[in-house]
Amino acid sequence: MNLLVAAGTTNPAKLKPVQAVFGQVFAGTQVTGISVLSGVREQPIGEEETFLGAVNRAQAALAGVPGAAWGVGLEGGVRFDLRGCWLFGAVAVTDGKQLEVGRTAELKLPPQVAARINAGEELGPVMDALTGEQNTKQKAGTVGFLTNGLLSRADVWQMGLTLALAPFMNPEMYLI
Ligand SMILES: O=P(O)(O)OP(=O)(O)OP(=O)(O)OC[C@H]1O[C@@H](n2cnc3c(O)ncnc32)[C@H](O)[C@@H]1O
Repeated sequence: MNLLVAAGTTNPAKLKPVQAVFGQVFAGTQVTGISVLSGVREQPIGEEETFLGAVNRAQAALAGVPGAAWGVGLEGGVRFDLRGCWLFGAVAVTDGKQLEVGRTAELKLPPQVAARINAGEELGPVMDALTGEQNTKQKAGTVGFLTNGLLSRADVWQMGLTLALAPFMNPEMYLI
């Protein structure tokens, strides 16, 4: 029987990396995307809120998909520091007994985008307006646009999710 992974999203830019990573770790993985409440704002700001969204999504996904062995939550967020405004993703993975988190690398957002987020706008629509494209968050994303296509949003999630899975792949190394 296939191993069922529940991902708390229906966004293809997130489902693709979940399938790619779990498919490599466990042969025969099947990923089901489910729309869940993140419990945080549409545009989370700061690490705390973004990680909370990822954890809520992972737990809600596992609970919401009958027969699922794993729940995965991916939450996009931004954070501000003295050097600028940064786009990153928080990752949470649970097997129902243990919950682990990880995060993606981050990308500096242009000052004009940062100012609009600071004023309360959501990154997705802001980037759509700037690029003249629709629904970029479900495609190559801000990452794809600002790296001239060298990296996509899915690529970045893939690495963050792989890192989050390390404690599950080598449990003996993480014994206290
Ligand atoms: O369908 P869900 O899973 O909610 O996916 P999402 O892309 O709408 O939601 P996220 O939680 O990942 O991201 C929060 C917001 O950040 C924005 N965002 C994050 N990464 C982005 C990207 O690469 N390109 C465009 N917008 C992005 C977007 O506006 C999201 O509503």
